[in-house]
Amino acid sequence: MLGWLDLYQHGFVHRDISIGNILKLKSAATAFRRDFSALPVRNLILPSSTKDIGSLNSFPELITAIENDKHRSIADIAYKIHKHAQEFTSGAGCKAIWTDGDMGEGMAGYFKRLAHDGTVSGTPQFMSKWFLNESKNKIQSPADDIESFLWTVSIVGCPFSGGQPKIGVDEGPIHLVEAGLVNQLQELGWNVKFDGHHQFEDIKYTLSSSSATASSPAAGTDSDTSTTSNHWDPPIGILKNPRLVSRVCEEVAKVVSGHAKKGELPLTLGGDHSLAMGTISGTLDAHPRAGVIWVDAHADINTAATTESGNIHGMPVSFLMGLDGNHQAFSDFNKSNSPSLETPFAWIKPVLKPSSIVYIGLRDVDSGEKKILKDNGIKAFSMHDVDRYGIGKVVEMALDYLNADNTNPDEVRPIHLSFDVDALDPSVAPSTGTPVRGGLTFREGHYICERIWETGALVGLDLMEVNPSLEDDVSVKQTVAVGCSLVRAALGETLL
Ligand SMILES: NC(=[NH2+])NCCC[C@H](N)C(=O)O
Repeated sequence: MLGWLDLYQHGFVHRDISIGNILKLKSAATAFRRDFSALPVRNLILPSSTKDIGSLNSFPELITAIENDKHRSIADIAYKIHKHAQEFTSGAGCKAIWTDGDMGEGMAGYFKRLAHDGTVSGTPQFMSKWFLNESKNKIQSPADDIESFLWTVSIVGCPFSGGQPKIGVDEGPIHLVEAGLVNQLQELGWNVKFDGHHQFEDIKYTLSSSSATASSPAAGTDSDTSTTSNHWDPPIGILKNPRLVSRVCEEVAKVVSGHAKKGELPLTLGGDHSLAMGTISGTLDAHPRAGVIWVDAHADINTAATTESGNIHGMPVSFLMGLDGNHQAFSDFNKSNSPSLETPFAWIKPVLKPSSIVYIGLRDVDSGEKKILKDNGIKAFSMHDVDRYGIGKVVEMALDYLNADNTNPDEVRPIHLSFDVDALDPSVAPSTGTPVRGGLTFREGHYICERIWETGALVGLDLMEVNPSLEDDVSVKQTVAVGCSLVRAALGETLL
């Protein structure tokens, strides 16, 4: 921020404040800091010659924008930064420098030019909310630079287990938060938004009341959706709880996209992995160019035609891709038997191209899924690849693959990371519904998260399938702790 302060005091906007543009110095260098003096904004931006002032004044809107409160408060903020810097860093020297000033502009010339072309610049994840939402004909100011320093993570707690039969996975997010995740992220410097876990009870209620006249008799109870089917949500083929899963994911999609569009980073805590239909739909709604890195023991790409279990947590990727096996099953579904029952998943758009996802950690892939992966040419690094190349090379290959498909080669492609805790070996994360031996070590799992954070391209994060009802207390504690530390690693915690 000191670097920013210097730029500002010299009358510059940086216009590309992001994590990748700070170079840390190996050892602190001696730096000379001038006394603080905030020039009135008008002086900063107005060129000295009266001729130029004349031309600038011919843009009355511009003048108003420059002189409004937002811009006056920049001087205040700058002064505060200066004060804090004096307290905390006096004698500490200069520890890092700003690079990539090629988007930077001296404010005078810049304001004049922008009045004509309305160009904005920056790295989307760090750009100000104001820009992301209305980038047309706006003037990028030092206030937008400052906002790039503030990172908000919005925790989307999803206590949901309807995509699989074991109770307890709905307790995952509660345990992760109780273990102190909010505090831990704040300590990493994040502004954390968390207004409690989402309640999906309303969805059950609407579904059950809207189907009150359904002809099939009650087969289960409303409170136990995970093991028995409800009269308001009978299976489609062998797919369990299809309407409930669909509605919950639809809501999650809206919430995730809402956060992402505000420039926040949505962190979804599951819950079972069917929720990724919601999280990835939400991310792609806000960042259509995003690619997905799916870390998991399973491919979760079964369709209604291939699933052997009928558990929808083994299927989310197929819905996101709009694979054929699902269309067939749903068109075969005869609504006329229960006219009051809705057809689920109609809201999901096939937003995920097969070339926009990479898997890491696979080792339990059903035969139907193997065929789907092959037929669609989907990139997957199994545990065999991790053994063969090492995790470092695998993650590089995964990132290169996604970036090769980048439609805008000038920008890093945004990344959504969907991490199923069962990607880790059961000795590392035992409390999960479908553990498979031979998984990622503690370090391999963390390395993936750390490396993705380093790219500066993370725009969405899921941590799924922590089930605190399975195994003994020690295993539960261990799994929850690993879940928290994976999230921290993905959000910037480093070993040194
Ligand atoms: N998210 C998970 N844990 N998925 C496990 C899926 C297991 C199996 N392939 C199935 O479709 O039932």
